[in-house]
Amino acid sequence: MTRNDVHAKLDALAKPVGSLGRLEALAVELAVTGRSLTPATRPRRLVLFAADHGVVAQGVSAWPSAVTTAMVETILTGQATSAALATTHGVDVRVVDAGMAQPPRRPWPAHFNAQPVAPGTADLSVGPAMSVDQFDAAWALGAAEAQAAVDQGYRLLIAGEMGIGNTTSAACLTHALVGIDADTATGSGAGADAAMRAIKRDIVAKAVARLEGRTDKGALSAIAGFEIAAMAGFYAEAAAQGVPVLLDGYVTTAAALIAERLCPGTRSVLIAGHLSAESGHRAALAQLGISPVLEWQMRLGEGSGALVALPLLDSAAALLCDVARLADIGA
Ligand SMILES: Cc1cc2ncn([C@H]3O[C@H](COP(=O)(O)O)[C@@H](O)[C@H]3O)c2cc1C
Ligand SMILES: O=C(O)c1cccnc1
Repeated sequence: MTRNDVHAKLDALAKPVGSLGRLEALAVELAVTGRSLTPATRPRRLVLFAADHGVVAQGVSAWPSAVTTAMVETILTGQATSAALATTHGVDVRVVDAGMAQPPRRPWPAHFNAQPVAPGTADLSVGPAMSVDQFDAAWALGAAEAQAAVDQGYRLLIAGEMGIGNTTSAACLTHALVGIDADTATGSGAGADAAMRAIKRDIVAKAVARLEGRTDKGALSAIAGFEIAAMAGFYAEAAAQGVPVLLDGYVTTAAALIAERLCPGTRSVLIAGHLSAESGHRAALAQLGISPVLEWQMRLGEGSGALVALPLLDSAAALLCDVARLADIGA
């Protein structure tokens, strides 16, 4: 099934040709990524991957690592932004501890999967964030989540993340894999001020310089996070299964860049939910060859941008699945 097939179907519907503007372009994306002229967006699942980052010790985030655990507890009780949006849009949620410094308080609900690779990464500013074995373990965790979701019949997948300090890792990965300069790759994350952002930029520049241009798995392990490696495995497995994935912001896109680097073709199932306010996101999406549905200056993470874009995907699916053909209405 080609893009032309989808355009032909859209042009034959009971409406003037092109009258649904960008919704038609989105319908094409959805049909192509889902490899169907009647794509489904239900049932859908958000898997939130959480982990901590040793580099937080360098003062790269406005928040302490304890906030990762506090937010995971809030997600688990359904009161975080991601959880509220998921509920209102009929999205099933799972939360995965890929390597938090502190586990959430018990009791743990059934939708929480605790398989921490380690209690946070090592500080990427002084050495590798993780070993290749740890990268593989995190990747496998994410891949297993995608496989389980597909086995349970989910037709659209979203990965979200929670991890104080993870925009530093995302900036390193984008600097290394897209080639944009360290300054553009480095954003304010969850509210870093100018002085903090300058520290962060210098750490990003030095960590990537140490790789000497390498972007193999060992090099990427040195600058990744456990939740990011897990999301990379999640995306690669979703691609292997041919299930569409709605990307969130800068951090999830960094994971998609890893997946595309290590499993070329992963991008064929990716749809970009939104353009993050993080300055490197535009170039990262361009490298993957995808354009965002929304440009709303969001910069939260947790899958929030994907969840806000999701109703537009539902609209695109309804168009392809439920609208009559002009030839059939006697017009
Ligand atoms: C209360 C709160 C809720 C969040 N939800 C997502 N993030 C987002 O911010 C973090 C990354 O930003 P940085 O690299 O600057 O630490 C990640 O946890 C990301 O998911 C949050 C951050 C905070 C503070
Ligand atoms: O775009 C993102 O993914 C993002 C931005 C700021 C903080 N956390 C995530």
